[in-house]
Amino acid sequence: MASDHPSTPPPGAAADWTVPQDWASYTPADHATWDTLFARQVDMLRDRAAPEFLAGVDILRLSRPGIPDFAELSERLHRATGWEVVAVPGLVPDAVFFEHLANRRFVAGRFIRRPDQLDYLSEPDVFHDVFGHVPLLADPVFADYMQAYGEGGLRAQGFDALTNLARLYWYTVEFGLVRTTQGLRIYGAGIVSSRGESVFALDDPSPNRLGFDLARLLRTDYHIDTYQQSYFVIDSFADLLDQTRNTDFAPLYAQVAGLPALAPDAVLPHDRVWHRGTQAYARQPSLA
Ligand SMILES: C[C@H](O)[C@H](O)[C@H]1CNc2nc(N)[nH]c(=O)c2N1
Ligand SMILES: N[C@@H](Cc1ccccc1)C(=O)O
Ligand SMILES: [Fe+2]
Repeated sequence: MASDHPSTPPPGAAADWTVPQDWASYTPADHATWDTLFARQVDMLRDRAAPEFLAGVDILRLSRPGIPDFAELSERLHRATGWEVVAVPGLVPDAVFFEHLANRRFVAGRFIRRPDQLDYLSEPDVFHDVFGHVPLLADPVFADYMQAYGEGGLRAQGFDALTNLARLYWYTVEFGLVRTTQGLRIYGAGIVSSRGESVFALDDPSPNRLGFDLARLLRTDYHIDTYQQSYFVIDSFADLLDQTRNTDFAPLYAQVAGLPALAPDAVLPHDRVWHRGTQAYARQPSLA
C-alpha cells in the first residue's frame, strides 16, 4: 500500500494527483521499448490469457506501434465501458487511488522502464499499467468489478481493513487466474505484463492454484518481489463480481481481524487445489 507516501500531490500534479501524459516527450527509444515488450508478450499470451483480455487488446487497438496516447486510448475505452485512463507520477495514496477507480478512472504511470529492466522493475510503468491493466477494462463485467473495488476501498478505510482489501486486489486484479473451456488462463496484470510469470503461473508445478474463496483470500499474505507461491482461480468474471459487489464485507473484515494471517504458500485442508491433469488445470482439453 502507498499509505507511507506524503498526502499532498508533488509539484506539477493536480489536486487529484494526475499529471499530463506529455505524449510528445517520449523518445523513439521509449516507443521502441514498448514495441519490444508488446511483441514478446502478445504472441505468448494467445493461448495463455483470458479471452476477455485478448479481446480488449483488439478493441483498444493496442497492437498499433508505440506507447499509447492516453487521450486517444481513453476515447476508445470510454466508448466500450465508460472508463478512462489518466496519468499519475507514481504510486498515489490509497484514498486517491480508490476515488479514481470509483469514478471509472484508471491511474497509470507515464514513464517507461529502461532497456535493462525489460524483465523486472519494482514500480509500475506505462507498460505494466496500460498493457497489463487496461485491456480488461474494456470488458463490461470486469469494468464494473474495478469500480466496485474502488467503492469498497473507500468503505474499507472506515473499517481499518485496507490490508485485507489490498489482498483481494493483489490476488485478482494483479495475479488472478480464471477457468475457461480452454483450461486455466491468466488475467492478472502482474502476470500478463511479465514474460517469466506468464509461463510460471500456468506451467510451473510449484505454486498452489486455489479455488477462489473470499474469506480465505482476505487472510492470505503475498510477496511483492518474487513470482507468487499461490494463485487464486475464479470461475468467471461474472462470478467474481457477484461474490464481491453483492457481499457486505463488514462481517468478513470482523471475522478476519480475529484470525492469524496465512503464509503465501499455505494450503489448508478445505482448499480446493487445482492439480495438473484435472480438466480445470489442463490448458488443452486433450491433455486432461
Ligand atoms: C490498496 C491499494 O489498492 C493499492 O495499494 C494502491 C495504492 N496506490 C496505487 N497507486 C497507483 N498509481 N497504482 C496502484 O496500483 C496503486 N495501488
Ligand atoms: N461489497 C464490498 C465492496 C467491494 C466490492 C467489490 C470488490 C471489493 C470490495 C463491501 O461491502 O465493502
Ligand atoms: Fe498493477
